[in-house]
Amino acid sequence: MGAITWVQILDILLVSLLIYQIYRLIRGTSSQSILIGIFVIYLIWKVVHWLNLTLLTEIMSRFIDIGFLALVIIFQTEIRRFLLVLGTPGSRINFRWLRKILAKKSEDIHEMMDYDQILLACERLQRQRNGALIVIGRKNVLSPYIQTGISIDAHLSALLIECIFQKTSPLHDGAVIIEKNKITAARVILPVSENPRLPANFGLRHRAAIGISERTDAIVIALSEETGQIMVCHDGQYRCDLSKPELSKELHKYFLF
Ligand SMILES: Nc1ncnc2c1ncn2[C@@H]1O[C@H](COP(=O)(O)OP(=O)(O)OP(=O)(O)O)[C@@H](O)[C@H]1O
Repeated sequence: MGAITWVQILDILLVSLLIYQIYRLIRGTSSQSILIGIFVIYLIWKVVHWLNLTLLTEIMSRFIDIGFLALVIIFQTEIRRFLLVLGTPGSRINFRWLRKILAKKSEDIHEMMDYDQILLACERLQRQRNGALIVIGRKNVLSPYIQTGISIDAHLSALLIECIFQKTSPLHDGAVIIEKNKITAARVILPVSENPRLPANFGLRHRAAIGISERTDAIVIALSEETGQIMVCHDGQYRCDLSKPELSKELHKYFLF
């Protein structure tokens, strides 16, 4: 056996990086369990092959042959997400060096976002015991989701968010999307998270908040009508029962590199 070359080391590093990024994309979703299941089938196939069980090897080989096509079908959402992430400048794929280069651009977005209006709206809605679902876009394109609701294009204001989420408002059902200091849509239907590990008491609002954060780099605020608690989601992760200072801190944390 020859010595390991630099090219082989580079190959191993690139494959490791790819596996890590795939893991980050599917972490906490039902796809994680599916991928583990596929890996187990692959291991069984290897063992069966090694034991020379001809018939079983033949049957399993048929499955493995169509495996790639099956993977594309099973993981079509994740593949779309991966391509979306890849095609978006400064996206959530964790190339920190690239993020540093793009940091200036991110700070521009940070400056443009008027957090106080969002914080104020949350505070008032919480006091009134109204629910809310607010998606704050970053770099990923949110237009496919905007299309499910009513397109707005209004300057970001606490009063407007408050009005939208009044129970009597025809726009209160669904989510509001905020992009670059503008409210771009209301009544938006979000994809619901399929993460089987979410607490059983999470209703659709909370699952939708986590769902959109799994698919995009948006920061999502869910205000519970039932408990008045504020939850913030990012990257499929969530923090519950935040106070106003904690919410403020979270927003600043995510919008700064
Ligand atoms: N997929 C979705 N996309 C956008 N908004 C949604 C979605 N599903 C539910 N909602 C919004 O969440 C509201 C409350 O839903 P639900 O009671 O199931 O959620 P919840 O998580 O229990 O929240 P709450 O604690 O406020 O009751 C709905 O009336 C609707 O406005």
